[in-house]
Amino acid sequence: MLLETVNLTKKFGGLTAVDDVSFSVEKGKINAIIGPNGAGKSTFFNLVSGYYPPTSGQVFFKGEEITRLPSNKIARLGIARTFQTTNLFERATVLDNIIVGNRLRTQSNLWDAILRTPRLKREEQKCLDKAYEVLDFVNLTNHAHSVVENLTQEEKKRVAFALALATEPELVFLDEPAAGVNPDETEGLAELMKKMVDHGITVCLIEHKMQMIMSIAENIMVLNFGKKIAEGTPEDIMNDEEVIKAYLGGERHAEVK
Ligand SMILES: Nc1ncnc2c1ncn2[C@@H]1O[C@H](COP(=O)(O)OP(=O)(O)OP(=O)(O)O)[C@@H](O)[C@H]1O
Repeated sequence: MLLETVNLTKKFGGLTAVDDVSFSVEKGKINAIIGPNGAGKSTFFNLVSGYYPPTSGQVFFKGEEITRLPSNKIARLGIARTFQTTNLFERATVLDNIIVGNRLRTQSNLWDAILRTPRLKREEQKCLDKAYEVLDFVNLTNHAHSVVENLTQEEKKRVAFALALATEPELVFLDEPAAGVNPDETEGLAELMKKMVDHGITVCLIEHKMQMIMSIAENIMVLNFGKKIAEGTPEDIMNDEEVIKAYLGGERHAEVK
Protein backbone atom coordinates (compact mmCIF):
# COMPACT_ATOMS: atom_id res chain seq x y z
CA MET A 1 0.00 0.00 0.00
CA LEU A 2 1.09 3.53 -0.66
CA LEU A 3 -0.79 5.55 1.91
CA GLU A 4 -2.39 4.31 5.07
CA THR A 5 -4.54 5.91 7.71
CA VAL A 6 -4.83 4.40 11.17
CA ASN A 7 -7.85 5.29 13.33
CA LEU A 8 -7.97 8.73 11.74
CA THR A 9 -10.42 11.05 13.48
CA LYS A 10 -11.40 14.69 13.00
CA LYS A 11 -13.79 16.50 15.28
CA PHE A 12 -15.23 19.94 14.62
CA GLY A 13 -16.60 20.93 18.03
CA GLY A 14 -19.22 18.33 18.86
CA LEU A 15 -19.31 16.88 15.33
CA THR A 16 -17.08 13.95 14.38
CA ALA A 17 -16.58 14.48 10.64
CA VAL A 18 -14.11 11.58 10.26
CA ASP A 19 -14.53 8.86 12.85
CA ASP A 20 -11.76 6.32 13.48
CA VAL A 21 -11.08 5.59 9.81
CA SER A 22 -8.38 3.07 8.88
CA PHE A 23 -7.92 2.85 5.12
CA SER A 24 -5.19 1.86 2.69
CA VAL A 25 -4.68 3.48 -0.68
CA GLU A 26 -3.37 0.67 -2.87
CA LYS A 27 -0.40 1.44 -5.08
CA GLY A 28 -0.94 1.41 -8.85
CA LYS A 29 -4.72 1.39 -8.56
CA ILE A 30 -7.67 3.74 -8.83
CA ASN A 31 -8.95 4.03 -5.27
CA ALA A 32 -12.21 5.78 -4.46
CA ILE A 33 -13.98 7.22 -1.46
CA ILE A 34 -17.74 7.44 -1.71
CA GLY A 35 -20.57 8.23 0.65
CA PRO A 36 -23.65 10.40 1.00
CA ASN A 37 -23.38 14.19 1.32
CA GLY A 38 -21.66 15.23 4.52
CA ALA A 39 -20.18 11.75 5.07
CA GLY A 40 -16.69 13.16 5.67
CA LYS A 41 -15.03 12.55 2.29
CA SER A 42 -13.60 16.04 1.81
CA THR A 43 -12.51 16.19 5.43
CA PHE A 44 -10.70 12.86 4.97
CA PHE A 45 -8.88 14.33 1.93
CA ASN A 46 -7.99 17.42 3.91
CA LEU A 47 -6.51 15.28 6.68
CA VAL A 48 -4.34 13.09 4.45
CA SER A 49 -3.10 16.03 2.42
CA GLY A 50 -2.20 18.11 5.47
CA TYR A 51 -4.84 20.84 5.19
CA TYR A 52 -6.29 19.94 8.58
CA PRO A 53 -4.49 18.31 11.51
CA PRO A 54 -6.39 15.25 12.74
CA THR A 55 -7.85 15.18 16.22
CA SER A 56 -6.32 11.72 16.60
CA GLY A 57 -4.98 8.87 14.52
CA GLN A 58 -2.12 8.60 12.07
CA VAL A 59 -1.28 8.86 8.38
CA PHE A 60 1.60 6.96 6.76
CA PHE A 61 3.02 7.47 3.27
CA LYS A 62 5.33 4.73 2.02
CA GLY A 63 5.66 3.52 5.59
CA GLU A 64 6.69 6.90 7.02
CA GLU A 65 4.47 8.84 9.32
CA ILE A 66 3.24 12.11 7.79
CA THR A 67 0.54 12.93 10.36
CA ARG A 68 0.52 16.68 11.05
CA LEU A 69 3.03 17.56 8.35
CA PRO A 70 1.91 20.77 6.62
CA SER A 71 0.42 20.48 3.13
CA ASN A 72 3.48 21.90 1.33
CA LYS A 73 5.76 19.30 2.94
CA ILE A 74 3.31 16.53 2.06
CA ALA A 75 3.19 17.80 -1.53
CA ARG A 76 6.98 17.65 -1.71
CA LEU A 77 6.91 14.00 -0.66
CA GLY A 78 4.92 13.20 -3.80
CA ILE A 79 1.25 13.63 -2.92
CA ALA A 80 -0.83 16.04 -4.99
CA ARG A 81 -4.48 16.96 -4.76
CA THR A 82 -7.15 18.81 -6.66
CA PHE A 83 -10.05 20.68 -5.13
CA GLN A 84 -13.82 20.33 -5.60
CA THR A 85 -14.18 23.88 -6.83
CA THR A 86 -11.16 24.17 -9.05
CA ASN A 87 -8.83 26.73 -7.57
CA LEU A 88 -7.41 28.08 -10.81
CA PHE A 89 -6.46 31.64 -11.65
CA GLU A 90 -9.36 32.29 -14.04
CA ARG A 91 -7.80 35.37 -15.65
CA ALA A 92 -4.43 33.72 -16.33
CA THR A 93 -3.52 31.38 -19.17
CA VAL A 94 -3.47 27.63 -18.78
CA LEU A 95 0.32 27.63 -19.10
CA ASP A 96 0.77 30.26 -16.38
CA ASN A 97 -1.48 28.31 -14.04
CA ILE A 98 0.65 25.21 -14.49
CA ILE A 99 3.95 27.05 -14.08
CA VAL A 100 2.80 28.59 -10.80
CA GLY A 101 1.85 25.09 -9.59
CA ASN A 102 5.22 23.70 -10.51
CA ARG A 103 7.23 26.42 -8.74
CA LEU A 104 6.51 24.45 -5.57
CA ARG A 105 9.36 22.11 -6.43
CA THR A 106 12.00 24.65 -7.42
CA GLN A 107 14.85 25.93 -5.26
CA SER A 108 15.34 29.52 -6.47
CA ASN A 109 14.99 32.29 -3.91
CA LEU A 110 14.50 36.04 -4.03
CA TRP A 111 18.19 36.69 -4.76
CA ASP A 112 18.08 34.34 -7.72
CA ALA A 113 15.10 36.30 -9.01
CA ILE A 114 16.72 39.72 -8.51
CA LEU A 115 20.07 38.68 -10.00
CA ARG A 116 18.52 36.46 -12.70
CA THR A 117 21.03 33.76 -11.81
CA PRO A 118 21.75 30.77 -14.08
CA ARG A 119 19.98 28.60 -11.49
CA LEU A 120 16.80 30.65 -11.91
CA LYS A 121 16.99 30.48 -15.71
CA ARG A 122 17.59 26.73 -15.62
CA GLU A 123 14.64 26.25 -13.30
CA GLU A 124 12.37 28.46 -15.39
CA GLN A 125 13.18 26.36 -18.44
CA LYS A 126 12.56 23.17 -16.49
CA CYS A 127 9.18 24.47 -15.31
CA LEU A 128 8.21 25.40 -18.85
CA ASP A 129 9.24 22.01 -20.20
CA LYS A 130 7.31 20.27 -17.44
CA ALA A 131 4.24 22.43 -18.09
CA TYR A 132 4.20 21.45 -21.76
CA GLU A 133 4.76 17.81 -20.82
CA VAL A 134 1.74 17.70 -18.50
CA LEU A 135 -0.42 19.68 -20.94
CA ASP A 136 0.39 17.08 -23.55
CA PHE A 137 -0.49 14.35 -21.05
CA VAL A 138 -3.97 15.83 -20.45
CA ASN A 139 -4.46 16.70 -24.14
CA LEU A 140 -4.54 20.44 -23.68
CA THR A 141 -1.45 21.52 -25.60
CA ASN A 142 -3.55 23.55 -28.01
CA HIS A 143 -5.02 25.48 -25.07
CA ALA A 144 -1.67 26.41 -23.50
CA HIS A 145 -2.25 30.10 -24.17
CA SER A 146 -6.01 30.13 -23.58
CA VAL A 147 -7.29 32.11 -20.63
CA VAL A 148 -8.80 29.71 -18.10
CA GLU A 149 -12.14 31.56 -17.80
CA ASN A 150 -12.80 30.77 -21.48
CA LEU A 151 -12.47 27.02 -21.04
CA THR A 152 -15.28 24.50 -20.61
CA GLN A 153 -15.80 22.89 -17.22
CA GLU A 154 -14.22 19.68 -18.50
CA GLU A 155 -11.15 21.51 -19.80
CA LYS A 156 -10.81 23.23 -16.43
CA LYS A 157 -10.84 19.79 -14.80
CA ARG A 158 -8.02 18.76 -17.12
CA VAL A 159 -6.05 21.86 -16.13
CA ALA A 160 -6.56 20.91 -12.48
CA PHE A 161 -5.21 17.43 -13.26
CA ALA A 162 -2.23 18.96 -15.09
CA LEU A 163 -1.55 21.24 -12.15
CA ALA A 164 -1.42 18.24 -9.84
CA LEU A 165 0.75 16.26 -12.26
CA ALA A 166 3.26 19.09 -12.65
CA THR A 167 4.51 18.41 -9.12
CA GLU A 168 5.48 14.88 -10.27
CA PRO A 169 3.36 13.08 -7.68
CA GLU A 170 3.32 9.39 -6.92
CA LEU A 171 -0.19 9.75 -5.54
CA VAL A 172 -2.97 12.13 -6.59
CA PHE A 173 -6.12 12.87 -4.65
CA LEU A 174 -8.87 14.08 -6.97
CA ASP A 175 -11.84 15.79 -5.33
CA GLU A 176 -14.93 15.15 -7.46
CA PRO A 177 -13.06 15.21 -10.77
CA ALA A 178 -16.21 14.76 -12.83
CA ALA A 179 -18.56 17.12 -10.98
CA GLY A 180 -20.43 19.38 -13.36
CA VAL A 181 -19.34 17.69 -16.58
CA ASN A 182 -21.58 15.77 -19.00
CA PRO A 183 -21.51 11.95 -19.40
CA ASP A 184 -19.32 11.95 -22.55
CA GLU A 185 -16.80 14.23 -20.91
CA THR A 186 -16.94 12.10 -17.77
CA GLU A 187 -15.81 9.17 -19.91
CA GLY A 188 -12.84 11.23 -21.14
CA LEU A 189 -11.82 12.13 -17.59
CA ALA A 190 -12.11 8.47 -16.56
CA GLU A 191 -9.75 7.57 -19.41
CA LEU A 192 -7.34 10.20 -18.19
CA MET A 193 -7.34 8.68 -14.70
CA LYS A 194 -6.59 5.26 -16.17
CA LYS A 195 -3.75 6.85 -18.14
CA MET A 196 -2.30 8.25 -14.89
CA VAL A 197 -2.31 4.78 -13.37
CA ASP A 198 -0.69 3.35 -16.53
CA HIS A 199 2.09 5.89 -16.01
CA GLY A 200 2.71 4.74 -12.46
CA ILE A 201 0.66 7.34 -10.62
CA THR A 202 -1.71 6.04 -7.96
CA VAL A 203 -5.11 7.72 -7.95
CA CYS A 204 -7.55 8.25 -5.09
CA LEU A 205 -10.75 10.10 -5.84
CA ILE A 206 -13.96 11.28 -4.25
CA GLU A 207 -16.88 11.09 -6.62
CA HIS A 208 -20.66 11.11 -6.58
CA LYS A 209 -21.05 9.61 -10.02
CA MET A 210 -21.62 6.01 -9.08
CA GLN A 211 -21.53 4.57 -12.55
CA MET A 212 -18.12 6.06 -13.15
CA ILE A 213 -16.77 4.86 -9.80
CA MET A 214 -18.06 1.36 -10.30
CA SER A 215 -16.50 1.14 -13.75
CA ILE A 216 -13.03 2.50 -12.95
CA ALA A 217 -12.27 2.09 -9.25
CA GLU A 218 -10.57 -1.06 -8.00
CA ASN A 219 -10.59 -0.28 -4.29
CA ILE A 220 -13.49 1.61 -2.74
CA MET A 221 -14.12 2.88 0.77
CA VAL A 222 -17.60 3.97 1.80
CA LEU A 223 -18.02 6.60 4.49
CA ASN A 224 -21.27 7.38 6.28
CA PHE A 225 -21.52 9.94 9.10
CA GLY A 226 -17.71 9.92 9.23
CA LYS A 227 -17.40 6.17 9.73
CA LYS A 228 -16.05 3.61 7.29
CA ILE A 229 -18.97 1.28 6.64
CA ALA A 230 -17.44 -0.79 3.82
CA GLU A 231 -14.29 -1.28 1.80
CA GLY A 232 -13.59 -3.48 -1.20
CA THR A 233 -14.06 -4.00 -4.92
CA PRO A 234 -17.01 -2.45 -6.78
CA GLU A 235 -18.76 -5.79 -6.59
CA ASP A 236 -18.29 -6.03 -2.80
CA ILE A 237 -19.61 -2.51 -2.39
CA MET A 238 -22.65 -2.91 -4.64
CA ASN A 239 -23.78 -5.94 -2.67
CA ASP A 240 -23.09 -4.56 0.79
CA GLU A 241 -26.24 -4.28 2.89
CA GLU A 242 -25.01 -1.35 4.93
CA VAL A 243 -24.01 0.58 1.83
CA ILE A 244 -27.40 0.05 0.24
CA LYS A 245 -29.06 1.21 3.46
CA ALA A 246 -26.84 4.30 3.67
CA TYR A 247 -27.68 5.36 0.14
CA LEU A 248 -31.35 4.56 0.19
CA GLY A 249 -32.11 5.47 3.78
CA GLY A 250 -32.96 8.95 5.01
CA GLU A 251 -33.20 11.91 2.69
CA ARG A 252 -29.65 11.92 1.45
CA HIS A 253 -29.04 10.50 -1.99
CA ALA A 254 -26.00 10.00 -4.16
CA GLU A 255 -26.08 11.52 -7.61
CA VAL A 256 -26.50 8.43 -9.76
CA LYS A 257 -25.50 9.14 -13.33
N1 LIG B 1 -14.32 23.29 8.63
C1 LIG B 1 -15.38 22.72 9.15
N2 LIG B 1 -15.94 23.16 10.29
C2 LIG B 1 -17.03 22.58 10.84
N3 LIG B 1 -17.67 21.52 10.29
C3 LIG B 1 -17.18 21.04 9.14
C4 LIG B 1 -16.03 21.60 8.50
N4 LIG B 1 -15.77 20.90 7.36
C5 LIG B 1 -16.73 19.95 7.30
N5 LIG B 1 -17.56 20.02 8.35
C6 LIG B 1 -18.69 19.12 8.64
O1 LIG B 1 -18.17 17.81 8.64
C7 LIG B 1 -19.08 16.91 8.03
C8 LIG B 1 -18.38 16.21 6.88
O2 LIG B 1 -18.20 17.15 5.82
P1 LIG B 1 -17.41 16.84 4.49
O3 LIG B 1 -17.41 18.08 3.67
O4 LIG B 1 -16.13 16.21 4.81
O5 LIG B 1 -18.37 15.75 3.81
P2 LIG B 1 -18.40 15.22 2.32
O6 LIG B 1 -18.62 13.76 2.41
O7 LIG B 1 -17.18 15.68 1.60
O8 LIG B 1 -19.68 15.93 1.75
P3 LIG B 1 -20.05 16.35 0.23
O9 LIG B 1 -20.25 15.09 -0.53
O10 LIG B 1 -21.36 17.09 0.44
O11 LIG B 1 -18.93 17.20 -0.27
C9 LIG B 1 -20.29 17.73 7.61
O12 LIG B 1 -21.27 17.60 8.61
C10 LIG B 1 -19.76 19.14 7.56
O13 LIG B 1 -20.76 20.07 7.80
